[in-house]
Amino acid sequence: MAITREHVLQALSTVPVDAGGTDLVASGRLSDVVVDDAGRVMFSITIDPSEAANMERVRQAAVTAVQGLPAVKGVFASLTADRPAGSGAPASSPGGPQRPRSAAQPKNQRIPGVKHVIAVASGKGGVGKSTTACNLALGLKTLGLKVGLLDADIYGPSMPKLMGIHGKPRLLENRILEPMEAYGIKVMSIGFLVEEEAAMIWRGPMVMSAITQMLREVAWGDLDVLVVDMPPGTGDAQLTMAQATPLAGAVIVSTPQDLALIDARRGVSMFKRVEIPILGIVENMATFVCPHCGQSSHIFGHGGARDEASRLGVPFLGEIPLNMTIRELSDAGRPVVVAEPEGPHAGIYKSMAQQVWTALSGGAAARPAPRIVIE
Ligand SMILES: Nc1ncnc2c1ncn2[C@@H]1O[C@H](COP(=O)(O)OP(=O)(O)OP(=O)(O)O)[C@@H](O)[C@H]1O
Repeated sequence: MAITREHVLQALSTVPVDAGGTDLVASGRLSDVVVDDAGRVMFSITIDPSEAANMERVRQAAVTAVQGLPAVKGVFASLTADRPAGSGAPASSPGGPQRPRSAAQPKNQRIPGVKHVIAVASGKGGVGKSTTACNLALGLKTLGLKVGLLDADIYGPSMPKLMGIHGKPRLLENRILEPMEAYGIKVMSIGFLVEEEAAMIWRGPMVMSAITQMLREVAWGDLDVLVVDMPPGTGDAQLTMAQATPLAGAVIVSTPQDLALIDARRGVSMFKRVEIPILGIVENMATFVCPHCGQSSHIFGHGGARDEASRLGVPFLGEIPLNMTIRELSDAGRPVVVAEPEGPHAGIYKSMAQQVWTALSGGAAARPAPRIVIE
C-alpha cells in the first residue's frame, strides 16, 4: 500500500508538542507535508529559535512516528524559524530586501568536528563550479588537511561521477549516514540517495531539509574544511541555503563572458548581504590552448573575472584554462589534481587551495549560520 499524506498526518497527530498534550498537527506548526513517489516524506516544524532544544525532541519523535509507517522509505524533517508572512521579518522574501537576523540568531550552528565550511558557488549553471569544487577540495587535501565534499547541487548532483564513486552510503546508528570516500576525502551527495528525477521535482523546503540532513546527519568526523558545491544561481533558494549553512566563506566561479560576470557579481553581493566573506573569484575556461599547435586563444574573452574581483574588492584566486584533459578526466571520475598531480592544472588548483586555506586559518573561525534552520 502506498503511503499518503493522510497517513503521515495521522501519525504526526500522535506526537505531543507541549506538556498540555497539544499534538503536532493541531499546534499549527507543521508545514505542508509532502510525500514523493519513492515513499519519502518531507515536512518542517516552525519554531521560535529559543525553543530549539525542546523542539528537537519533538522533531525526533515526529520522525520516529512517520518512520514507523509501512512503505515509508525515508523522512526529511527540519526545524525552521521561518515566520509566516505578516508576522515580522520573513525568513526569505523573493526579490525583497534580505537582512541577516541578529538577536534571534540560533547559536552554535557548527557541525561538530568540522572546523570550516566553505561554499563554491556560481551565478549561473555550467561554468565549471562542480569541477572547481572537487579539485579545490583535493587541492586542500594535498596540503595535508582533512577534507569533506558536500554536493548540495541538488538539482544536478555531479560528485558521484566527478569523484568516480558508485554505491550508496551506509546507514549508521541514529539515522546517521556514513559519507562515501574517494581519493582520501569524504563525500556526500544527494546523487547517492535518490534518482536524479526525484530531486528535480522537489520544492524549496524539501531541498532545504535534504541539505540540512546532509550537513548534520552525516558522520563527517573531524574535518579541517568541508567544501559545499552549491546549486547554481543567486536566487532565493541559494540565499536561504547560504544562510542555513554555517559558512566560513564563499568561492565564486565564473567564466570570463560579460553575462557570466554579471551573474558572478550577483553571487558576490548575495554572500556579502548575509555577511559571508568572499574567499575569492575563480576564472574558469579562461584560455584555450590548442592541443595541436599550442597556441592560446581567448574564446570567451580573458581577464574579466580578475578585473571584476578588483572592482568588487575581493581576492582573485586564479584562472583555469579550458582544457580537454580537465573535462575528460572529470568525465572519467579522475579529477585532474589526483590524475596529474604534478601537472600545470593541478598546480593552479593547489595554489587556489593554499590561498583559501591561508584566508581560513588566518581569518575568523567558522561563523554560525544566521537563521532559518535550527536543528
Ligand atoms: N576548465 C575546464 N576545461 C574544460 N572543461 C571544463 C572545465 N571546467 C569544467 N569543464 C566541463 O564543463 C562542464 C560543466 O562543468 P561543471 O559540471 O563543473 O559545471 P557546473 O557549473 O557545476 O554546472 P552545473 O550548473 O550543471 O552544476 C563539464 O563537462 C566539465 O567537465
